[in-house]
Amino acid sequence: MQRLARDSPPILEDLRLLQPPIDNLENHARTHARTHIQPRPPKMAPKTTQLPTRKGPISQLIGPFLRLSIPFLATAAIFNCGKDAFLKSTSLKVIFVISTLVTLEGISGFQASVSSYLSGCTPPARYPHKDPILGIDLFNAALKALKSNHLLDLFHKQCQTIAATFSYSSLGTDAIMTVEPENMKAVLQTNFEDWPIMGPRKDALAPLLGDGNIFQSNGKQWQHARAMIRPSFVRDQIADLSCFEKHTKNLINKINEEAAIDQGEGRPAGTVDLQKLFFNMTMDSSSDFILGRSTNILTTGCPETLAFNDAFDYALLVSATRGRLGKLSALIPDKKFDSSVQIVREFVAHYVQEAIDMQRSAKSIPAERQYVFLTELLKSGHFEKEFICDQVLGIFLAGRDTTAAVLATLFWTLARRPDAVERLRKEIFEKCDADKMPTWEDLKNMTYLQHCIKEILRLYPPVATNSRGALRDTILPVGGGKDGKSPIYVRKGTILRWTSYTLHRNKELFGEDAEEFNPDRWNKIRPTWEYIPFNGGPRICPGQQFAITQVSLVAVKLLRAFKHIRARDDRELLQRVSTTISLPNGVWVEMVPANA
Ligand code: HEM
Repeated sequence: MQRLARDSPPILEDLRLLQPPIDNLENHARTHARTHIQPRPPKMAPKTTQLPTRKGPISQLIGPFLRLSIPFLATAAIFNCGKDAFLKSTSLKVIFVISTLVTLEGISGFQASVSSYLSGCTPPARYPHKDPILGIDLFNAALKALKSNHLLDLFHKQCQTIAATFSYSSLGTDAIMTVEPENMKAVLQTNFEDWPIMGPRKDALAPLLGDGNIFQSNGKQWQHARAMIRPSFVRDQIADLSCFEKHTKNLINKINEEAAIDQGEGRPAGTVDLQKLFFNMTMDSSSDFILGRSTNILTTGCPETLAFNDAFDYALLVSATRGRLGKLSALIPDKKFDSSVQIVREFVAHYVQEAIDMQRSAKSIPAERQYVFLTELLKSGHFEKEFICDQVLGIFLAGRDTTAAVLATLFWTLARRPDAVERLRKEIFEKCDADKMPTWEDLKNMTYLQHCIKEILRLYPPVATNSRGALRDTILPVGGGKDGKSPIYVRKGTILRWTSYTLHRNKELFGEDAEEFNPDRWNKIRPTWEYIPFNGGPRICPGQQFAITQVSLVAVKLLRAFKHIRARDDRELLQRVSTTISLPNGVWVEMVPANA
């Protein structure tokens, strides 16, 4: 039997991250915060270096034993037919091969059940498949929901009607869905090393982001990428808001410009789609921050940068779809995808080469600002061009769409909550001079604003669903048995999926109004693994402070410049799930200037 899960040694550089994934913006408020999240009975992940001594229910052996015995009997029956009959009959040969394969799988399943029994584990609830082997029924249902932008609702419903943890077949691969905080802690922190990035996501993003990318890699390769990237997120850079300020000004100008033009698509006059502008703005600010030169899509964007933007969007969309459909989808030729990947990688490679040359000749990149992420990366002394390109593209992926998604959902919500807009404007005018650019401290001290952002990250986490794979046989602390409280034995190769969208809406944890936007709940609650918009453990998002600062600054500037934000449609908020979420209906609003 494979070694069971064990306590993962922390990666030294990330020791301080091995706490629950809280953000630091309001630590001072936290010290006296009271939680109304009812702590569950303190059931910790089993100490995985030592097996639990108690045994699990013996009934779990019956099913696997029957599944093993049927093909075994079929194989034995074929043997009994005699050598001549076997050699003559093609169908007997086919049945023999199939039954042997099923028997081998049955042996492995039975072995796992014995290990589960001996380690005191109980299997979780099972998805009621019509096709229990490949799980095509569930695959089709997920595909349909993905197309109609209801995938998160589907996962939510499944977790509510089946169980908070259930097993299923993902096109023939064993898979588990869980929304249990204790399991999240085990996967992302306690047993981190048992749960690397695995499965379709890894393969699907490789052509665009490269193999050495931080999002794709595991083990030493990931540690290397992480060690290189982490020092670049220094406090000085987070506090240097001038880069975002410029792009936020461009955004405000663009909003006024677009409001004056008829946008078509049946939009009432004066309507602006904020989502589209947020995505353009975060591309401008990301390129500025990462490469030292902005794509300036909101202002003067040239054909080359516009082509990069479009190619990046397309390549990402296809990668995300391939990640969901599995390996086979990558075999379907898509010339537009190939050329998009080429455009994106060549664009970035140009700037990386330039930066390497500059660094070698001890010159600095001709940037508009002093802090450039690429320069900081090269300070690690690592000049391997492809590897640097991989990391740069990873930061584009991480930084652009996530921040734009938070802004889109925040402003979609504010457009329907004039009370929140009023409170936010009051706080902003109280805490920061109108003619002064807010500092990092000013933003941090705007408690209501920070609570609104936390609430949006709770209701609409940009990385709404995620996965890992079991590197070896291991144990999840909860989810087994009828009450879902027993540990679960997980076989090597099993894919584990979770959805923060559902995790964050648990009424037991967040109260009866869990589905509602209520920023004031953050005065009282102090969740840990129940709230993981940035994940947790050694792979926690290194850009979280950076992202929150950027979102805060954009919100402050917009709420100063516009006194009312009015919704211009009454369509429901749908979420398109790609690598991050976006709103297929956009954010149609009327922005009323403060001086109007
Ligand atoms: C609100 C905005 C953001 C959210 C919600 C967010 C969320 C996340 C999540 C959930 C992960 C974990 C992914 C996984 O392990 O599967 C992650 C990883 C990461 N994020 Fe963010 N992120 C945000 C913004 C940013 C920004 C602005 C940057 C950089 C500019 C960034 C850089 C990264 C990097 C480099 C990783 C990979 C970490 C690793 O694997 O070690 N993120 N982010």
